[in-house]
Amino acid sequence: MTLALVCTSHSPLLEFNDPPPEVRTEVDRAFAQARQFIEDYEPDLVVSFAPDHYNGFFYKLMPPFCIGLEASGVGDFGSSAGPLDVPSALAEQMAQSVLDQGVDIAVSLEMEVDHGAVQPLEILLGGIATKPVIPIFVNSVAAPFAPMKRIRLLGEAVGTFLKNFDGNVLLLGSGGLSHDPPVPRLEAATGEQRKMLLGCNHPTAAARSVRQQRVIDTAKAFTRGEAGIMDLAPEWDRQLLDILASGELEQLDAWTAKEMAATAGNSAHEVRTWVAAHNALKAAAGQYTVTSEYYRPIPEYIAGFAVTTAVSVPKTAGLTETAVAAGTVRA
Ligand SMILES: O=C(O)/C=C/c1cccc(O)c1O
Ligand SMILES: [Fe+2]
Repeated sequence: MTLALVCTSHSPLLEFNDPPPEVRTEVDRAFAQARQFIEDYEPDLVVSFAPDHYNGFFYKLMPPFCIGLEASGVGDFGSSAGPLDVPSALAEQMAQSVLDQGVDIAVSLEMEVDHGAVQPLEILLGGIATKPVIPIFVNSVAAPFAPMKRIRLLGEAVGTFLKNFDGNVLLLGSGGLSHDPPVPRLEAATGEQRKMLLGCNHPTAAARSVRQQRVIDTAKAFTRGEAGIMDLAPEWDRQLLDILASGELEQLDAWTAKEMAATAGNSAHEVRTWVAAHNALKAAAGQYTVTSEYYRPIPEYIAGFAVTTAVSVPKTAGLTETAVAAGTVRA
């Protein structure tokens, strides 16, 4: 067993709202670098920690975590629809192991995943069914939220299970960093939105299209400095990336959901997927080294946008790859 990790922000706006060309080039280069990292690593199994945005998980029954024993993409924002290649028996063993280790987790035989899980698979692996994938949903938009310590322990339990896997495992974390896109929230929901959040009716194509346009319009206004959403928080993002790179993930146990949202936006909770993925790597391997990092706050994507790679090897060297010009490079 060896492990490698790629964590990446996602944004449905990647396909709908371009930043200046030099920024798009940076992002494309960061993705290309991560793709090459994965190609060189040749994973036998992908374990994906990802959020959902009320496309597969709803308040009718909202678990903090869920492992998909079978899963399919819903196709929101033009992302791929259809089945993922989930190794069901292995996913069930993982769920049992995580439960045995004291972390309560749900399972789904019909998990639906949206752009949060699908976009990294498309961009980094060329599609949703090119590799066996175990999808792990981490609730990151629907309050109340699990404490950060539980997120760390979820990652630890998954990593401990993976120690016995015979093959190369790629851990993916998807989302964040700081951002506050207009995802409806229960506390401010209209009657119709409340029904949507509850999952009373699965979103129709028309409803998806209205929601999509709202996000695009908000991103354009945000770029002009006119949207009523929270600013990106590069200092918070920097602090998080530094803690993740240090491996001292216990530091994050003290972060509260309230403070995270107040400082970095309501969808900053998506960084929970990064924390779980990093701690899975740490639990399975003992220690890890971050091998590349790209970061830039990109208003056009409504995201403090980051892409990092890490490997489970002794800390003998610093970065092996150069991050993208004008993005932050860890020395
Ligand atoms: O699903 C939505 O309505 C919004 C999605 C979104 C927008 C910007 C950044 C993200 O991480 C998102 O998930
Ligand atoms: Fe998201």
